[in-house]
Amino acid sequence: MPIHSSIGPVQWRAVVQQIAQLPDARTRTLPTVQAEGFILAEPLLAARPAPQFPQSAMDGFAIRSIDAPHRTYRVIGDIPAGVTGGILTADGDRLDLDHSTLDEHPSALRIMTGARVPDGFDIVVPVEHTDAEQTGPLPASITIHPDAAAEPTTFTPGRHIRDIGEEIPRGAELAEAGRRLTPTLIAVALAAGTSEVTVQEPRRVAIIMTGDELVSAHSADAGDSGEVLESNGPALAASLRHFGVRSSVEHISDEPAALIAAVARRAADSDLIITTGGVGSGAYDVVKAAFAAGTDSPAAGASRFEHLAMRPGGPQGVGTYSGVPMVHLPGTPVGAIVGFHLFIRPLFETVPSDIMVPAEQAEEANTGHGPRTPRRRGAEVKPAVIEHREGAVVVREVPGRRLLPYATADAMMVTGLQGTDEVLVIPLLTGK
Ligand SMILES: Nc1nc2c(c(=O)[nH]1)N[C@H]1C(S)=C(S)[C@@H](COP(=O)(O)OP(=O)(O)OC[C@H]3O[C@@H](n4cnc5c(N)ncnc54)[C@H](O)[C@@H]3O)O[C@H]1N2
Ligand code: MOO
Repeated sequence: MPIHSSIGPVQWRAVVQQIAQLPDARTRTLPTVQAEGFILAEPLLAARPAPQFPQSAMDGFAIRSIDAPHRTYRVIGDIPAGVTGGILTADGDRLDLDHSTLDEHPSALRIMTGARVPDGFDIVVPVEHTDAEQTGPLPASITIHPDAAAEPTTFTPGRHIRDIGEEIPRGAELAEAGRRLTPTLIAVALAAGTSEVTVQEPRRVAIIMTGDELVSAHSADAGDSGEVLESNGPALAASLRHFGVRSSVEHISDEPAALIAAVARRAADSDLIITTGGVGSGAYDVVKAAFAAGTDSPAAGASRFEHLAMRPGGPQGVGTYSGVPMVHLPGTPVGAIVGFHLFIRPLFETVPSDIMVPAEQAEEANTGHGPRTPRRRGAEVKPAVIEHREGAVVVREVPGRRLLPYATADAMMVTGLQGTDEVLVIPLLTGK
């Protein structure tokens, strides 16, 4: 009986997406400062423009372009950043600008980076382009250095002034719905006055690991008489966190009845159930025994299983239990991680990340040459980073890395993936 099907990862992804449909995420509104890691349910918009007022981009002196190209200005006041409406005299008193007297002499105001540029003033000359000291009392006058004055841009209206909304226009879309709120995005939102965000309620995923041989690295039982140190559950939970998902991890014994009981319990409050292990070709493959068609299990036929034309991550399954989708990943840690990226991750991505790249594109991007002949039938999977640069997808293979299992006979550790992180993506180097 042929064990390996000819179905490839691209087709399998379509099968998984069709069977494992997640319910629409509920939404809630949160203060922006508490929203790190949540997924935007609506586009993130700028509540205010940034800057909110014409703002000096330099420490220096504000002048009026109608006085230019004078080189010498009397200094009539001081504007420290953050003093509301504040122009101060040399004595520290409040100064009301009288625009009629301004016309009598070319006048300048000392101004700090970030301060509001008063009406009528439209150029800032950096302090180092003048004869003024950088610190100390307000000078009575300043003279612009000849070489700076000879530079035409020095006197261009708007020079060294950030206009209202120049960095972020009011109402600008800062991020589209589906993006994860990163620390940077939180900073941008707050800078644009957006103090609340509408996010998805985190999806809940139950991860169920099978394998009687598994023991935790913390366990005193971690010996050499057949115990295997388990790593899939925490790795999958951590991967899911990057998609705003909350997950539980549980390890059950290799009894179909125990597995079905665990799935039934978790189905009550989960949007998706992931199992690992027990999908191979062996005599004790518990996930298949519980859910494959043609057995006498009470849940027989709940899931479909295939051994994909792909390595690693060949054996895969998908189904539903009580209407809750289940994805069955292989037990080998590298197969589980590859299966996660190719088949589970797209279920949570409202903004697709093109993790499958046509062979030609991936090869060309990696080497500058056309595709090479695949060494083996079916798809081969390699770790890589995908970047989007100026509209083009750039694939960069993680240098010197292979997924080790198939570099060395039948090892199966995830060594070779360390050093990559959640940007790890897996292009398919052959087009199946
Ligand atoms: N006769 C054949 N045997 C196998 C085939 C095949 O085509 N014919 N395929 C191989 C491939 S490829 C894979 S992948 C595995 C899939 O097996 P299972 O999904 O049933 O995985 P298990 O047997 O449960 O475990 C495999 C291996 O991984 C270890 N493991 C399992 N869970 C964890 C965990 N949570 N953390 C760390 N390590 C884990 C487990 O102890 C086993 O050593 O089948 C091949 N066999
Ligand atoms: O498909 Mo398995 O994950 O290659 O070892």
